[in-house]
Amino acid sequence: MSKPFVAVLMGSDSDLPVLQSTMDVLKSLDIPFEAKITSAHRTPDVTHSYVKDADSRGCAAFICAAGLAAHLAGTVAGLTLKPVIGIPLDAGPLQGMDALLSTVQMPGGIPVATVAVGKAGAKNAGYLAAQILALSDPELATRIKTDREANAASVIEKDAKLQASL
Ligand SMILES: Nc1c(C(=O)O)ncn1[C@@H]1O[C@H](COP(=O)(O)O)[C@@H](O)[C@H]1O
Repeated sequence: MSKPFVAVLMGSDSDLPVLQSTMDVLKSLDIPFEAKITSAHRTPDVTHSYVKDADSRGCAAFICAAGLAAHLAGTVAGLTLKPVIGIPLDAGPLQGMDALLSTVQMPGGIPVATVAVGKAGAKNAGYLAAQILALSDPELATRIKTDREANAASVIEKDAKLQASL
């Protein structure tokens, strides 16, 4: 059986710079992933067939990012039983509030695990997908633990510098 992978979907190429944070996390934890530009609004048939196909090929979790009327994550969630993580993006005058509400306010029975708006959310989407995969991959769980320890060490080091400068 092929290794489970994460599918990273975005509504437009204009979302790509923010999604780089998601892909950086997945790469750093050595998680196989695919990335695709597809829109529930503009390319509904492509979105539908990609999700069905990825699902059948071993996709373990979908990450969906979109701005404005962000229906991509909800649409994907309706097409698969795999966990769907939604990243609302700031792509217009409402600064992501539109995307946040349209991603998070899913009707009962079709959940989208919604992370924060923008870059921090994009980063956490990668970590959340990693933690989902780590449920059945102890080596990945160890890599996540090491990453957290490095994160903590960096905060402690910054504090030590602050204390030394006072
Ligand atoms: N919200 C959606 C969907 C969707 O939900 O299917 N498809 C594209 N978009 C979003 O429209 C914004 C502007 O897109 P353009 O920059 O291409 O005009 C992007 O943030 C995209 O995610």
